[in-house]
Amino acid sequence: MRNFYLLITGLPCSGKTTLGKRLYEALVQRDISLELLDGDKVRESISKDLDFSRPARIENSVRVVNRARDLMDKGTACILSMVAPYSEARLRARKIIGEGFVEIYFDVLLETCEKRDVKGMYKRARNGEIKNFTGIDDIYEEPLNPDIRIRTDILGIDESIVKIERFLLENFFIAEAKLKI
Ligand SMILES: Nc1ncnc2c1ncn2[C@@H]1O[C@H](COP(=O)(O)OS(=O)(=O)O)[C@@H](OP(=O)(O)O)[C@H]1O
Ligand SMILES: Nc1ncnc2c1ncn2[C@@H]1O[C@H](COP(=O)(O)OP(=O)(O)O)[C@@H](O)[C@H]1O
Repeated sequence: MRNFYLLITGLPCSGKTTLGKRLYEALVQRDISLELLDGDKVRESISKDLDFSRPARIENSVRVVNRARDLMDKGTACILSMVAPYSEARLRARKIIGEGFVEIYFDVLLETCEKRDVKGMYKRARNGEIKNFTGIDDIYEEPLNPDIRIRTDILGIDESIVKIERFLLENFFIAEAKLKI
């Protein structure tokens, strides 16, 4: 089996945290050594000092890649659920990680994400209380050629997990689950 770096990228409220957690739970069942690095958590730890300016988001991406690289060198696969809005930073991550980099784009309309507004941040961004908010006054550069594209407004959580697991199976990142006798 091959080690992997799954980057789940998409607008705020596209479902990254929810699906990242569920995917983690599904994959650890297969006895894979795995770490989940979620954007919100990363920003409370290794990226605590960074804001949401373009250079800071790029620096955030560099730190996450370095952390994941260290983990992967020790045989641990990684799921990264983060906005990762800039193609430049995603491309750099792909180059650094090389084989095993899988880009999963949560392709959801801004209107849908804004309606979900789990933490009320879109509302605050619309009111001008948060600056440089992705989708409102900061750009999200859509991945043009993601390895997996998921419309979380159409596909349910379980179906999305199946789609990702199928890709991982077909590309030899994971094996068929062992039958428990
Ligand atoms: N200005 C601005 N733009 C986007 N997001 C913001 C911003 N300020 C705070 N937040 C909250 O931080 C979460 C995104 O952090 P990330 O580290 O994933 O972003 S990035 O990849 O560095 O762009 C993101 O969490 P998710 O909703 O889980 O995506 C937001 O809750
Ligand atoms: N197919 C889906 N996958 C993930 N989340 C979904 C899906 N359908 C609806 N949702 C809902 O969308 C919201 C997404 O929030 P969250 O996971 O915090 O997104 P993000 O981490 O991208 O900001 C949650 O309330 C979740 O229940």
